[in-house]
Formats: sequence, C-alpha cells, structure tokens
Amino acid sequence: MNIYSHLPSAPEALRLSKSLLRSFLGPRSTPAENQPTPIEFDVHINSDTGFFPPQPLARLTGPFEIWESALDEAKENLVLGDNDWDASKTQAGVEWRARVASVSTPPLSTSQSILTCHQWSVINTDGLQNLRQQQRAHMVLAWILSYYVHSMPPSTTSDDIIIPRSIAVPLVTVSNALRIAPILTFADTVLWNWELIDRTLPVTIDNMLFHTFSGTDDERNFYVTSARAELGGVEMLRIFNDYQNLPNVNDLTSISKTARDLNKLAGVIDQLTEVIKGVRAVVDPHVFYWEVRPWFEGSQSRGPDEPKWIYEDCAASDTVDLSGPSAGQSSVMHALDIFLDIDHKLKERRAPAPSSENKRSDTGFMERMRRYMPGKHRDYLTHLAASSRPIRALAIQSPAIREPYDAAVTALKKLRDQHIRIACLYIVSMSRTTPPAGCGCPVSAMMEKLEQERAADKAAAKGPSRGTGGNELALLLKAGRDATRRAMIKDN
Ligand code: HEM
Repeated sequence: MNIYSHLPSAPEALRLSKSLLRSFLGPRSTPAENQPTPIEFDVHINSDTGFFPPQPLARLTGPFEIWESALDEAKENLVLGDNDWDASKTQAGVEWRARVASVSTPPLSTSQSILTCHQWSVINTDGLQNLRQQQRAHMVLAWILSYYVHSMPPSTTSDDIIIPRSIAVPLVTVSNALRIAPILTFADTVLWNWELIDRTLPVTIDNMLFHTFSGTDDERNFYVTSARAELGGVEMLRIFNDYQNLPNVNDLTSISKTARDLNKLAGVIDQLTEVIKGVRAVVDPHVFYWEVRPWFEGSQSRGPDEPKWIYEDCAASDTVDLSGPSAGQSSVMHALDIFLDIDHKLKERRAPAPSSENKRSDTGFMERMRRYMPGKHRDYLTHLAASSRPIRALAIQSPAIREPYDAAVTALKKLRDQHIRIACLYIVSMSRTTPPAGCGCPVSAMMEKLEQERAADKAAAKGPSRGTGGNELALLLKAGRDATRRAMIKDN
C-alpha cells in the first residue's frame, strides 16, 4: 500500500491546519470506547451484508411447516383477485383461503371439509428458537397474509377485510418480538426473501435468488435492484462506523480522513443513483404497476374509503401500522439521512425556506417508515442519531470538511431527483394506462385504446397518485429532495 497517496498535498495541508485551528471551537469529540458495535444491532458490516442476515434464513420445520407449505402452494397457484380469466387459479385461491381460514370458520360443506386435511390452528410462536427463526416466521406469515388479501376477488362493498386468526395471531406475536409492523415490509420482500443459488459461494448479489408473487422477472429484478442498493450501502455503513470510532474528530489526521471519507461517500451515493436508474433496463413499468405493485398494497393503501384490514383476535387493529412495503423502509437510506442530518421534519431553520408544497407534504413519513423496520435496525439508527459528534456541525466549523460534506449532500439530492423520475414513470404515468389485456386481436386492441382513454380521464378525476403507504407521491418525494438540498452548508 502506498501510504504517501493518503497524505495531503502541501496546500491542502495548510488548509487543513487552518481548519484544525478553527476546529478547536467546533463540536467536542467523545471517546469511542464503550460504543455498541454494529453487530449488536444485527448489522453485519464486517461480513459485508449490512442489514441482510449473513446467511439466508432457513426454512421452518416442525409445527411451522404448515406455514411454509401454504406459502409454497400459494406461490405455485395463486394470482391477483382481479385476474378472472383463469378459472382454475380463481378456484385454487378459494380453496387455499378456505383452508387457511378454517380455524376461524367452520367448513360449509363436505367438499370443503376435505380441504382441511392439513389441520390449521393458531400456532404458538414460543417454539421459534432464535432471531433468525422469528424473522423467517415474519416473512412467511406476511407473504401468506398478502396472498390471502390480494387473491380475493375485488370487493363490491366497503366491508372490512377480516384476517383470520391463524395468520393474524402468530404474525402479531412474532412482530411484537421483532418490534416490526405486522405486515409485509421491505425486510420481508428484500432482506429476508432470498436463498443462495450456489451454497458454496458467498453472499453476493449474483448468488441471491429472490422469490416473487407474480412469477415475473420484473418483480425479481425489482427486488434485485433494491438489494443491490442495500448491499452497495454497506460501504456507507463502514464510513459511518469509522467516523463514529475516530478517537478524536478535530485533529489533522481525523479531519483529513473524514474529508476523504465524505468524498468516498459521495461516490457511493452516485453508484446508488446508477443502481436506481438501472431499474429501467430490467423492470417493465407496465408489468410493475399492474402485476407487481398490487401485491404490495396495505390496508387502505388506495385511500381512507377503502375496506380496512381487521386482524381477528388481535386488539386494536385500528392503531397498528398497516402500510405496504417500500424502499422508504430501507435502514441504509435512513442511516444516510441521519449521518448527513437531512431534516425531513422541517424542524431546523435552513435555506431555501420550505415551499408551501413542502409544508403540505407528509413530513412524518420517514419517521413512520422506521416502524416497519426490524427493531434492532431501528436501534442502530437511534444510536447513530444520538451521536455526540454530528458531522454537519463539524463541517460548518471545519472548512476542510465543508466541501466534501456538500458534495455528499449534492450526490444524495441527485439520487432523489433520479428516484422521482423513476417513481413518476412507474407509478404516476402507469396509473393512466389499463391492465394487460387477455387477447391480442385488433378489436380488443381498439377496445383497449378506448378503455385507456377512459382510464386516463378517470385517473385525472381521482386526484394525485399515492405511494403504497397511501401518501401523495409527488409531494412526498419532492419534499424529501428539497429537505436534502436544504442541508447544503454553502446555501446556509
Ligand atoms: C421501480 C423502482 C421504484 C419505484 C417505482 C419506487 C417508488 C417509490 C415510492 C412510490 C415511494 C414513496 C413511498 C411509498 O411507497 O409510499 C418511494 C420511496 C422511497 N424509495 Fe423508491 N422506488 C423504486 C426504487 C427504489 C430503489 C431501488 C431505492 C433504493 C435506494 C428506493 C428508495 C426509496 C426511498 C429511500 C424512499 C423514501 C423517500 C425518499 O427517501 O425520498 N426506491 N419509492
């Protein structure tokens, strides 16, 4: 290793020395001793998997095997409830749901009672022996829940949707143990939803196989893209960790390292932007919008007039968090926001002042999304947020860090600009199209075109597009981008 390449040049050393003098007035550093290590938060930075478990979660056995087989069967046979062109699939859904719910409702007929040969019951989750088994149980039950709700034919009434106790009770119990929302989350679709293609090879993106609801490559590639961003983020976690563990933040060596690491961070964020951009090549927007995204909807994702999900035998279904999964629940992205001190809640006085649209947006969204993360990951974020050496404050005091800090913020702002474009293409534009047609004949094509025009009118009348969390999409994402820009020191 050439150590000279890591030393500052003469003018840079002069600048750093001046900065050092000024830094004595800056934030006080605290010794790094007795700091919890990332691994205590289930964040495996050293083994390169970050918020992913270091190995895939093993299939559950014993009494829990019934959940695993129900999920296998659902993946094989179930389709979205509005897919009415394949009667055999519709029937498979009816039978599967009856079996899962058999513990709630007595069988109606002899033919249905035959279906209960695998006896469903409310399985006690005390038998799950460790964190990994609890995570697996959450993932399997959350997928079963999504299959249960979204394979139902579209409701013609506003009646609540009852989630049978066979799913609801163990899901809520295991969610309480993990301190995560009792619904499909980013962890269930990305962090815990994979196995190794070749078990003799390490955990890398090319060696991970993701499972899907729709059976499409588009859905698989959507998870791969999110996973790629998540694994790319491990390098950021290392940077945050190194900074937290510096014995002192004010000496010349530390300032020089921090400046270098912030520049490196800007480079990593640029790579994540490329990853997000890359989704266009591998995920078809129409397939995503019509065949993948409906599986992600949570309770009342389409608005407050939609039927609510009620968890049988679980107290206070009304107050639990039941939004759908989103990369907004990725702990890596939250860690980045915390490290750079992005003020999504508009609590700080920063320039340029928030627009009236910014103020109208859902400023509590990012904080709410943390409740959809595993509790241990949230603890890591809390730990990071409690740092006694906030980097933005240090950058304000230390000219040598200011520019690299602003470079990292600029990179994150550009990432959010790019993400807005993607979200608009995949959701806002696609909401004006019609679902894929069952037949390719010219009459059908003409009917489809007419239908599309009608749908566009309807979409315009329906108001703004919503995220899976039910929020107003464009307003939310732009507010996040503007909050990022507001962190720039040179404008303040
Ligand atoms: C087809 C690709 C994607 C689409 C359509 C999409 C769409 C969305 C939507 C609609 C939201 C609003 C929150 C909600 O769900 O209610 C959101 C939030 C978010 N997404 Fe994506 N997303 C995509 C890919 C990604 C990827 C690959 C990342 C990885 C970095 C990402 C990171 C985020 C973050 C961090 C948020 C929270 C809001 C913010 O930080 O600006 N998204 N996304």
